[in-house]
Amino acid sequence: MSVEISIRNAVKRYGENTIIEDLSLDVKNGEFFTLLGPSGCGKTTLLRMIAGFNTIEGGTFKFNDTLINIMNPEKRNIGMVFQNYAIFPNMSVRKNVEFGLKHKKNLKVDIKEETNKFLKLVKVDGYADRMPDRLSGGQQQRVALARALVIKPDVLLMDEPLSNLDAKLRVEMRTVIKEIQREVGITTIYVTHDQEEAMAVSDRIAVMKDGVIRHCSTPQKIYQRPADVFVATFIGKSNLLQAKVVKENDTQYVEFLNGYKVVFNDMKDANHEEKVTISARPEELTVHKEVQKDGIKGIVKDSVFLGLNTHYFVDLETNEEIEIIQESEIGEIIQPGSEITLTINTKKANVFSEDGNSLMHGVDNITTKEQADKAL
Ligand SMILES: Nc1ncnc2c1ncn2[C@@H]1O[C@H](COP(=O)(O)OP(=O)(O)OP(=O)(O)O)[C@@H](O)[C@H]1O
Repeated sequence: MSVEISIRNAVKRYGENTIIEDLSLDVKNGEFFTLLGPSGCGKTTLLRMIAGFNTIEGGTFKFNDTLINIMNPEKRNIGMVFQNYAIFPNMSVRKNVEFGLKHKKNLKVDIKEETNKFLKLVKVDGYADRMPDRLSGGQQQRVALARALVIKPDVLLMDEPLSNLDAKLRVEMRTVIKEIQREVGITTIYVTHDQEEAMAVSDRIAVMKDGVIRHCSTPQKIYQRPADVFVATFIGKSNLLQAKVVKENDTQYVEFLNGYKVVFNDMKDANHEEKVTISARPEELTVHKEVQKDGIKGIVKDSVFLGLNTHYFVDLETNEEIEIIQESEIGEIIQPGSEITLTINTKKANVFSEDGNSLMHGVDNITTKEQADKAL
């Protein structure tokens, strides 16, 4: 049986150091939920609190209505997969998967039948009698996944399970993990510092920094309407441009350093002359070969043709440097040294106040079960 997880006002300290101050979060039953953030932000710490390997200094952790704060890890009925393959090197694939079942009391199942079912699920049934040293990294992680799932855990916790694999295998394995999680329907918390991986697998992502959830929402909403400048730059690539708010004749403009003015229809009301930061992803900017009156002028420093798209690195007249991605056209690459004009897609780019918080409408923070029920 899968459960929902509820965390309220969590606190974690290591000695004098407070790692997590006051963190609250619900994870829905069956959801694929990802903790994403830079190294040291507290992802693993939080995961280990849920697993029972870390003490909890404050707040409540519940699986459905059961308080688990001081429950032993074995009693929490959790399946875990770590980055370094946690499978036993001296046991065959089959024995590895059987191991969990044999050590699980009160699970009245046919061990052989159940093991076969999970070997098949993760597609390692063809190597059931092989020893782990004769498996590839991806196959080893499949075995680790089967071993975690065969005991029918209530929750699956995964800590950077793909980080020892090469780039191509990572992409392949994240699809495998997502498919199997869907098929089994188990509540899953996944830790990664790889934003693309997080977007590919998750129903919802919590972006963390310094023990705080800065934005928790669906991958699409986090990418398109990030809650603050940190989230905008951590998820995908964002160019940051300085500007100010100008109010003229009942219209609110954003004026860039060179005087280029645009209107953001989805922007909240701000103060005249207020300083703002615009974050624009490389695909949210357009390069014009002809020098135009409206826009920001710049000189192309480098053009990198990558097939479908061409990346332009541009020095702007505002002394800012940016990267633009444009769909490649036949014979149309703009050469380094060329003068261009840049315009901005105001439907997609975001505006942030001086303290870094979003000034856009439509920023969703979905941390409670009620919000998640409505949004997912
Ligand atoms: N056992 C410990 N004792 C003291 N400090 C610790 C301990 N474990 C972690 N920390 C500290 O807690 C903070 C959060 O660490 P944590 O491992 O949770 O980060 P993370 O986001 O998972 O990073 P990474 O992606 O590098 O694993 C770090 O500053 C780390 O140094």
